[in-house]
Amino acid sequence: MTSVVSSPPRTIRIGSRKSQLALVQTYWVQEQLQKSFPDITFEVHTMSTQGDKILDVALAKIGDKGLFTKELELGMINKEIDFAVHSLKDLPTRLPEGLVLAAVTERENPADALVVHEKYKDRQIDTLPEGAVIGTSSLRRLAQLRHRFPHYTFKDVRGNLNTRMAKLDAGEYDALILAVAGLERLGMGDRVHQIIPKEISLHAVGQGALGIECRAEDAELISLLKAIEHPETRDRCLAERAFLRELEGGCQVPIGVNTEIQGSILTLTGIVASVDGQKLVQDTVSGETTDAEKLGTELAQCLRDQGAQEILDEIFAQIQRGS
Ligand SMILES: NCc1[nH]cc(CCC(=O)O)c1CC(=O)O
Repeated sequence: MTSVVSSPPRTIRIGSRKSQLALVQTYWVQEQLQKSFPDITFEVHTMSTQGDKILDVALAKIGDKGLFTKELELGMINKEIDFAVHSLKDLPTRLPEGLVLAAVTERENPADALVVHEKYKDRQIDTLPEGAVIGTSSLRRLAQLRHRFPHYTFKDVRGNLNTRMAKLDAGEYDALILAVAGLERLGMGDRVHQIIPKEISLHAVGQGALGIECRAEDAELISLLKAIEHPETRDRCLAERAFLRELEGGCQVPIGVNTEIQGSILTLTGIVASVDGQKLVQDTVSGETTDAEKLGTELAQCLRDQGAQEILDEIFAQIQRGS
């Protein structure tokens, strides 16, 4: 007698940081997967990461590579969780052995937003008063904005979105630069005062998209995750990540990007800037979306030829000196 025994439906454990933004993103992924696969159970497991614990040190000083992802990655390697949901921009471009970027979901607006104190509600990024105090914790935003607006004062800002908003509203800052996507996802879209145009500042690699990381050997899960992948976002982000991977040397660097897809053609623009905003190199490449990663590498090489390496070497040297 033959009996057909199907294996019991699997329970899949999703790892997430505990921050409000991370949870909103993770529950969204859980819901999408649950809709596509009603017979599978998807459970959320939260973990604190190093980045959630060190809230008082400037991120630019400690370098933020892997700060928000390491504990989740260990969880996957130890099989405590099956996959992790990340803001793709926080996921290092090189993953630990045995883990892969299995899917990239549809991107929100990847741009940065200007958020202002009440008293500047009639101003824009280019019309704030001389000396206006602008809060940002990213070298990329700092370098590009300093280049354009050397007459503003830039000040580091840390903490979660609510903390940062409270500091702004209390008058500690005149304006903040934050990702549009994070504000939207946390229901604070009404605080987006101006979307920073790409002519003023390019966004971070992977900004606005979610990246799902899992064990490379888990073919069954990887095929499920394809259900929530957004191919256009994936191609754009693969090009952006290849560009960054080719240029970075182990720490947070002022690198910005912009990508567009028209038909089968992907256009990638990248910028490398010095922290003081004095030196800037920018260029654009285009090609087939199927060559996304090749385009990223090619653009990195182009910018190197135009002096990007010297800019980056100077930043690495400064970090080594601890300044
Ligand atoms: N580094 C922190 C971080 N990681 C992801 C987002 C926002 C959402 C996103 O960019 O996908 C933010 C906040 C910000 O940069 O304002």
